[in-house]
Formats: sequence, C-alpha cells, structure tokens
Amino acid sequence: MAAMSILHARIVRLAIAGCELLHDIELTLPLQRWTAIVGPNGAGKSTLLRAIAGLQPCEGEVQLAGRRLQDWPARERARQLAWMGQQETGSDDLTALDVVLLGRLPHRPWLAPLTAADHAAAERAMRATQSWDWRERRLGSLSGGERQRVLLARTLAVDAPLTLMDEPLAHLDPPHQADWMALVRESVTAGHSVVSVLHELHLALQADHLVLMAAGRVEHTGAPADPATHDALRRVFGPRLHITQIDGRWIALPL
Ligand SMILES: Nc1ncnc2c1ncn2[C@@H]1O[C@H](COP(=O)(O)OP(=O)(O)OP(=O)(O)O)[C@@H](O)[C@H]1O
Repeated sequence: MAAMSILHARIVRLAIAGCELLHDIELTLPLQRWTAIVGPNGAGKSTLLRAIAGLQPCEGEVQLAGRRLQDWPARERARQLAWMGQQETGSDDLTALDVVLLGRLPHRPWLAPLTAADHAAAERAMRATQSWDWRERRLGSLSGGERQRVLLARTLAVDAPLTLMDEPLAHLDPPHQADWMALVRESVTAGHSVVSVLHELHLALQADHLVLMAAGRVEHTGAPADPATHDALRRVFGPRLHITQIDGRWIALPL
C-alpha cells in the first residue's frame, strides 16, 4: 500500500524573469515523516521549497493535505504549514521573544491580544531550542547560530502539521545540529511532517525520505538506506562521494 502523503506537487515549469528554474516535477511528500531535499548548488532546492510553500508561483498544482494550496483560507493554511526561510531579514529590531511570538499569529484573530497559551507555546519552543536566555535580546544582536535557533523556535511555535525549512542547520555547531535532529524526530513522533533542504549530506542520510535534485529536476526519491539512492547521489555529486556506514548510520564524505 502506498504511504500516505501530506503534500503532492506537480510542477510543469517554474520560471523567473524568463529563466526556467524547475521542470517536470512530480513530488509526493510522506505524512508524518522527515524528508530531506539535497542536491548541488543551484539545483533548485530552495526554489522547489518556495514553490511548495506557495511563495513562488509556478505552472502546475500543489496540494496540501489533499486540498489545493490556493483553496486554503490564508490563516488556516498558515496554521497548517510553517515556514523557515534562508537568511531571513526584517525582524532585526524585534526581541527574540517577539520574533517567536510571530509564530503564533495564525492562531489568533486579527489584532487579538496574545493569550497565555501563545506565551506558553513560545516559551516551550524557545526552551526546546535553548534560546530562552536571549528572549530580551534583539534578533540583530545575536550570532548566526543563536539567530538560527530563535527562528527555529518561531517555526516550532506555529505547531503546524507540516514544516518546511530551508537550510535550518546553517550556522549551527555540531551539538546544536544534533539537537535539531532530535527536535525533528520528536516532531515526527508527535505526528508532524518535516521537510528540510540540507547541504549536510551525512545528516540528510538520517532522514526518513530523500529527494535528490539536479538541474531543476527531481533526479531521485527514496529511502536513505536504499542502494539506488546511494547510486543516484554518486551520479549527481560525482564518484568522489564516499557513502559508508558508521555505527549503523549511513554517512557521505567527499574524498
Ligand atoms: N530570482 C531569480 N532570478 C533568476 N534566477 C534565479 C532566481 N532565484 C534563483 N535563481 C537561479 O535558480 C537556480 C536555482 O536556485 P536555488 O536557490 O533554488 O538553488 P539551490 O539548489 O537552493 O542552491 P544552493 O544549494 O546554492 O542554495 C540557480 O541557478 C539560481 O541562480
């Protein structure tokens, strides 16, 4: 029986300023799983993520939980789909806590005051990403990794069934990368679905499902332990990519 899916995308083409960036993509993202999207620089990973989030118009159709993206009322959709982009700017003058509380916006009627539940969700998310200590600091004053953990807390505070993250591990040191993976695992165990664009292949190989992109197309989808996935990775990244197992986990190293 086919696994249940949270999102299905059929992207015939996506062009920006006359330049075709994605072509002929048919993508199904499994429900309650962690999917990692990988591929070389410029392959179209971020563009694909933006398209399935509805942030970038494309020729085709994206269905979230069986309903076309554009058919979801905006606020309801924002509760269903949490987004963490790359190098987000614009909130530098806000305190870290206020940034995380922005994640609660879809849960409140327009201009309604914050509730105790909003504050509790924000605190829970900040403690989970170990960013609670900086709650009074302005986002712009934080280091790259500290900032990333605040933005991750904002994403967690949405508590959405589907979370899309573009390079969430950028700036994180190895222990915090491991913490991020633990958070993703917890989220998936709680019944959520997570999709992340990752450059860290060794971490992407810990995901439940891998999407490999090259030159604006999906080159391969499959389980990270599947030999066909390893062949596809070597095909795209070249034969110098060494894929092996350490302590039962698959890792990939450029050699
Ligand atoms: N606004 C734009 N206008 C024109 N070309 C763009 C635009 N945005 C992205 N591109 C191009 O589209 C291609 C795919 O970009 P994208 O950012 O999706 O790749 P990526 O796989 O996420 O890359 P990276 O690993 O380097 O982050 C790149 O060649 C990029 O230069």
